[in-house]
Amino acid sequence: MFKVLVSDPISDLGIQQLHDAADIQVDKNTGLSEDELVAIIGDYDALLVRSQTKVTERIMQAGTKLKVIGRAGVGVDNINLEAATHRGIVVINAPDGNTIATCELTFAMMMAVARQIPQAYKKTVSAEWDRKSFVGVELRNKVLGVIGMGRIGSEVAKRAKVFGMEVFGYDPFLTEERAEKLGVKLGTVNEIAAAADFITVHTPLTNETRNILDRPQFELMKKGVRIINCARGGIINEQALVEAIDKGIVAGAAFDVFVEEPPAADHPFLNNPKIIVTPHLGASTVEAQENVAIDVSEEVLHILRNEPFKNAVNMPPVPPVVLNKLQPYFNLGEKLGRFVGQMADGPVSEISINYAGELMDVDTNPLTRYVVKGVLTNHLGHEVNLVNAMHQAKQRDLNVTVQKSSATGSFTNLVTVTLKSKSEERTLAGTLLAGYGERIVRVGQYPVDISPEGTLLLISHNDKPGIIGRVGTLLGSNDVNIASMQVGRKDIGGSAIMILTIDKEASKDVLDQLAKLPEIQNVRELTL
Ligand SMILES: NC(=O)C1=CN([C@@H]2O[C@H](COP(=O)(O)OP(=O)(O)OC[C@H]3O[C@@H](n4cnc5c(N)ncnc54)[C@H](O)[C@@H]3O)[C@@H](O)[C@H]2O)C=CC1
Ligand SMILES: O=C(O)C(=O)COP(=O)(O)O
Repeated sequence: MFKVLVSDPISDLGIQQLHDAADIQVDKNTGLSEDELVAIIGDYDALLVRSQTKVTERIMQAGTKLKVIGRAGVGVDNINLEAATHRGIVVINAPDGNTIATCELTFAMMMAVARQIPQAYKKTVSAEWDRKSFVGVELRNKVLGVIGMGRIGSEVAKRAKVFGMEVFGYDPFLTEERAEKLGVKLGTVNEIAAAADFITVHTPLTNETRNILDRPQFELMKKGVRIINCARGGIINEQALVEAIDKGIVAGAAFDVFVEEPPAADHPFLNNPKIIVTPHLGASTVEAQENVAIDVSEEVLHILRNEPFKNAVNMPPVPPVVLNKLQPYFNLGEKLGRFVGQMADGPVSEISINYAGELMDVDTNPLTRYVVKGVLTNHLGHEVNLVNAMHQAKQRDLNVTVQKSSATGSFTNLVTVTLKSKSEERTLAGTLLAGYGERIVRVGQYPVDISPEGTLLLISHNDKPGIIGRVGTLLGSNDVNIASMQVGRKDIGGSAIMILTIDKEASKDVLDQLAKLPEIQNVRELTL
């Protein structure tokens, strides 16, 4: 039974599939402090949040069973991603479900600021009939600057076109073709600042976007410009905005988000008649909340049940075409890593991987994660997973290098993994054989043909008559059954290896007895 903690108000209808799942127990406990969360999180396999819960390193440290943190929404700035990656906790979000809700709020804010609806409402309900103070501006024929042309920014741009606005967009990933398709002119932040009558931001908050609109940009702006932020507090410098209003540059602003949420009672936005504010309502529609909760619940179920999931925030996405080509190799990659990892004696400084044949022209990065995970599993057990494998390698100064080549011998594909340490190199090669699945085809310098399954004995010996019989007799007399056996040698009478698949693990005592047999150099038991 997996336990899921929902620590922010998330749509019950959206998480119904979690309630319905026989292997899931859902507890809803919202509004908890960090200390309160730390006290209970140790019981849970998954944590579901929106933007209120700050998922700190302390919480993750206490969440020893945590496998996944699900964010029912887009922004994950309330989750310490580095700490999650370090601990191998998958962080997923639900990026698509609230796009329209936030886009529509942005539009509502733009119109509200153009016509001063909240200010007019306030006077009217206090029985003041003031028509003079609220002469607004139209959107038609105005220039809208959109900084951040992702999901929400693009939807805002589309709607602005219908309102007869001219749209300038800035986004490092906005291509000319896409801009043209959307009817958007490309511009830099400063060009947008100088040209726009309305500016709206739709980026995440990053080191680059923090204060992307600051004093120098406000100085460039046309008098009467209106500013909207329904993305993240801090993208626009709050103090600089207030100054620009005081200077008569900015005619009005609409903010749904703040550097600190909720803003302090003396926050300069709260009593400024030119600034309208809402309490982070972008995603707060019935539809969006259901959508994001459904999306995040599905993914959480997949992750808990060890099923393939789409994209994690702390793992690079794998495009479907790449996934289709690579998926059959994942098991081989991990098994090769586990096998070669158990062959190494000293501390390893490099994992060198060569992908050959069919794998030459594929983005093999996702497969590399499996290999590295396999190598590290021997030492780190469940602490390593696909999320943190590369991170764990880096932390241990373990260099991962990848080469591609066309040389596969007689195979159509070949994955060769070499572990290098100061004193030795261990190499293993495997292939995916049509109709036979994964095979290990080379151990060190010896050609072999082994299915990478179960428990194996890897025995280095001198190629002398009678040695195989002695090994068989010793194992048999200790009740260890041999399921299959392979011998690899380069030259008759030279050094050789024997690889046995055994039905149960051999005891330390049996391994010691094997090592003492004449002509045997080394005995290793491997578990795959
Ligand atoms: N107010 C609210 O309740 C909500 C706020 N949001 C916030 O809205 C923002 C946008 O969300 P989406 O459109 O779904 O995200 P998205 O990821 O689809 O779009 C963000 C865009 O920003 C661009 N970007 C990144 N750095 C940039 C830079 N330095 N300059 C210009 N563009 C840059 C990216 O290339 C991307 O295209 C996020 O911060 C999200 O957290 C989202 C939903 C609800
Ligand atoms: O999805 C986002 O990025 C949001 O900002 C929405 O936040 P919320 O889920 O409403 O707390």
